[in-house]
Amino acid sequence: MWSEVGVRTAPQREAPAMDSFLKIEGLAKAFQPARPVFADVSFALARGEFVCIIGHSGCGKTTILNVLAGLDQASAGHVFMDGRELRGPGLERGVVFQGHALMPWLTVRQNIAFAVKSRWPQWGRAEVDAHVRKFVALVGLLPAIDRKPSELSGGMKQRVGIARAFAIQPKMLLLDEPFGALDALTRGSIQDELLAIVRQTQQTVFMITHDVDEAILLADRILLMRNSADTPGGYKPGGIAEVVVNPLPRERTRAGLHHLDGYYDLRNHIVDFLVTRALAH
Ligand SMILES: Nc1ncnc2c1ncn2[C@@H]1O[C@H](COP(=O)(O)OP(=O)(O)OP(=O)(O)O)[C@@H](O)[C@H]1O
Repeated sequence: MWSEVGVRTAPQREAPAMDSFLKIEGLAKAFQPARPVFADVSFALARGEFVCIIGHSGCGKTTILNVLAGLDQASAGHVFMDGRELRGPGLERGVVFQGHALMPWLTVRQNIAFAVKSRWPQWGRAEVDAHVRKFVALVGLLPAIDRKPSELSGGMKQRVGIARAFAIQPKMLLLDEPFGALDALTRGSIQDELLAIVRQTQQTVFMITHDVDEAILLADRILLMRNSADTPGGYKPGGIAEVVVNPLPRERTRAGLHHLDGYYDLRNHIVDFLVTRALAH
């Protein structure tokens, strides 16, 4: 069923897209027996698709992303990429966390070069360095390329993490609130850069955000996730409540977003979910 803003309103098990590059089936995670944080989570990403997931704190977004990254194991369910079941981490998936995760004893250049050398062990030094510089330039950090993480601001460290993830040109980018620590100006310009690279490279992206406008700008589809809850009928695990298809033109820009037909309907729909439905069952 579709509403007037192009929103699929019934809770659903997503039918896999035509070209299901990433397929998640019946995922559940329980840290305590009989009280899974979420259960029966199924969705698929097409190749080149940008999907954001939005939900309140604690609903399990990071846990899902960690499972997709191969850094955590689900209690039930399966994840397939390119038709193969994922087990453990791999260089075909690039991850950017909230807390940047850089090696503190290495400079910006060395942190990124380390990842690039792991990805292309046959590359010579000059080739690695040229590649590293390209991605450091992309996030505007060339002047800081030989600094260590302790000499960078939080936002700068986050940009290094983003450059590192892009530099290995993964088949799939997994982003956990990658812009959360950035000031509004930097955030805006990196969102633009991300969008440009993703469009250019047909990159497939799964991203967690708390920012509704960010999701509307970047995502082709937005997964709305509800929290687990104790109800009069018993414990209910969290899960994907709804999959919202972004009806706005793909060439949208940050500056023009608010003027597009359908923007406010879409925004109100998502905010309404967060306010009235995400925590209720
Ligand atoms: N290692 C763990 N042991 C026990 N409980 C955990 C563990 N990791 C996460 N949890 C719990 O699982 C739930 C989901 O956590 P998760 O970090 O995935 O949520 P989230 O939706 O990403 O939240 P946020 O938006 O605050 O980052 C939370 O209630 C959290 O307390």
